[in-house]
Amino acid sequence: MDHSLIIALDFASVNEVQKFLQPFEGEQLFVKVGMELFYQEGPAIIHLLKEAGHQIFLDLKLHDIPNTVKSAMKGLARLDCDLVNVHAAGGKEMMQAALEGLEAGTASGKKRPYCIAVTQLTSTSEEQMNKEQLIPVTLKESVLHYASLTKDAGLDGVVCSAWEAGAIREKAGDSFLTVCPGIRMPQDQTQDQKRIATPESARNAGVSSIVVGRSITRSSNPLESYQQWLKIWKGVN
Ligand SMILES: O=C(O)c1cc(=O)[nH]c(=O)n1[C@@H]1O[C@H](COP(=O)(O)O)[C@@H](O)[C@H]1O
Repeated sequence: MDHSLIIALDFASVNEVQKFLQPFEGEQLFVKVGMELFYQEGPAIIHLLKEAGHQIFLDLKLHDIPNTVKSAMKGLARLDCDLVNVHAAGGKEMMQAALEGLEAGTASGKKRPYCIAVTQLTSTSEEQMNKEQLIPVTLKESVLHYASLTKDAGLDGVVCSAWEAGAIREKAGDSFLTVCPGIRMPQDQTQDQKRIATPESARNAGVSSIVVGRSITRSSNPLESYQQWLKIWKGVN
C-alpha cells in the first residue's frame, strides 16, 4: 500500500476504462474507482479490475449517519478492494461505524480493506473553508484536527494535500497513511485543484501515496506519461 502511484480512473464507462488500460496490458497498477465510474458500472467494474490483477482504491467518500455508513461499508467490504474512504467531517462515531461495517463484511481469513478519511478536499482553499464552511482556523489546523480525529477513530490514515502530509506524519506517526491527490507537474494545468504539489515535492514531504488523474488519463500517451510520473515519484533518474 505504501508509496503507490494511484491512477484515478475518472471515466464514465467500462468501455472508456478498457480503452485507457489497453496499453498497460501486463502491468499491475493501483487504480482508483470513484463516483463517476462506480455509479455507472457498479460492482462489475471492481470485479473486472480485480481479475486483471490491479489493486483498487474504491473512492466513494461515505458521509452519512453512523448506521447507514456501517451497513454500506459491510456491503463494500464484500467487493474485496484494497482501500476505501469516508469524510472525516462525518465525525468519530461515523468513522468507527465504518470500520465496524468493514470488519463485519470482510470474509473470514481475509484482511479488511484499509480505510482512510478525507480531511479537507484538495479543491478547497483556506478562504473558501473560512467563508463557506465557517471554520475559523487555518486550513492546516483543520486538516490536522481531522487527522487526529481519524486516528482516534482507529482508521488507517487520511486523504490530504501534500502541504499538510509532513505535519500529519509528525503527529500521527509513519504508519498512518497520507494519500495525496492534487498532484501536478509544473507545466500542468491546476484545473479545479487548489492545494497542489509536484510528485517530487510530495515525495520530499514524506507522502505515503499519490493519486493522479487527468495528467495521466487525459494525456496523449498515457503509458509514457505514467512511466514518467512513476520515475519522478520513485526518485529514479
Ligand atoms: O478522495 C480522493 O481521492 C480525492 C480527495 C481530494 O481531496 N481531492 C481529490 O482530488 N480526490 C480525487 O483525486 C482525483 C484527482 O484527480 P486529478 O485532479 O485529475 O489528478 C479525483 O478522482 C478526485 O476525486
